Amino acid sequence: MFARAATSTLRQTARRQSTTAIASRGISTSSKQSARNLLASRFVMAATAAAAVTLGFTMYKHEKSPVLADSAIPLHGVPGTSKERTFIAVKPDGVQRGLVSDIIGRFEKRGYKLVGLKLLVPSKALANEHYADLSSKPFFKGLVDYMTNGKAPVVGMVWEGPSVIKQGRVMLGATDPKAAGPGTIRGDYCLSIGRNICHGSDSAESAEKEIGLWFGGKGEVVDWTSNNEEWVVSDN
Ligand SMILES: Nc1ncnc2c1ncn2[C@@H]1O[C@H](COP(=O)(O)OP(=O)(O)OP(=O)(O)O)[C@@H](O)[C@H]1O
Repeated sequence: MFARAATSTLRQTARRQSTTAIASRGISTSSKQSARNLLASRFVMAATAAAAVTLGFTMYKHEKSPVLADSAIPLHGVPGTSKERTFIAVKPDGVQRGLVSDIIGRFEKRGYKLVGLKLLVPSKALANEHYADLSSKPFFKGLVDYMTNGKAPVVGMVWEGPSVIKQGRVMLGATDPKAAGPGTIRGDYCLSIGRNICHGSDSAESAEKEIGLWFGGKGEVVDWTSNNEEWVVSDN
């Protein structure tokens, strides 16, 4: 709109100037021709100015845009590269026990990049789909109830970095906390398999499915550049 207004103003000025030129020189054929030439050259100048204004305005808008979301890479990242992504969740027991910041802090301190974060009480449909492969297990109903009953929400996250799917699982520790080593999240904070406070995708296929399930609205996963990247990810 801004560019269109600028073009129109410049065009009107060019027309006014050429009209003045015609009037002052008398209306002969040659002066009509030169007026036409003048008009054409002014029009080219106006068009160039309008294009420059449009480009400048577009660059300004881009510079001010706060979110660069998923433009270049898929939502679920690129497995096997530094753009690999995984879905990590703090389950209701982890939220209730105030362990969200510790879990986020471990991934941040390791050097992984947070590219998606949300707090929600998942619907039954979402929890059923998330745990679809366990639907025949005797604990399935209790698991879905505990995830969805709203006594505490779930924190869903997408983390990005080299080998983040495998290393995310290592950082979480064994599913059954009784088998989880010290230094892992479950080994440090949990005692029981039904209250193991966190979830992490177990493969690239699961990460793709889960990120798509929990995230996916426009701009919910943000592709951003960390200033630390060269200090964290390099083979020199
Ligand atoms: N025997 C069990 N009794 C009760 N709950 C269980 C049992 N086995 C698994 N669960 C619950 O189901 C979740 C999913 O189990 P799964 O076998 O997929 O392990 P996981 O992939 O390590 O866990 P998660 O998917 O939560 O990361 C477990 O995290 C746990 O909360």
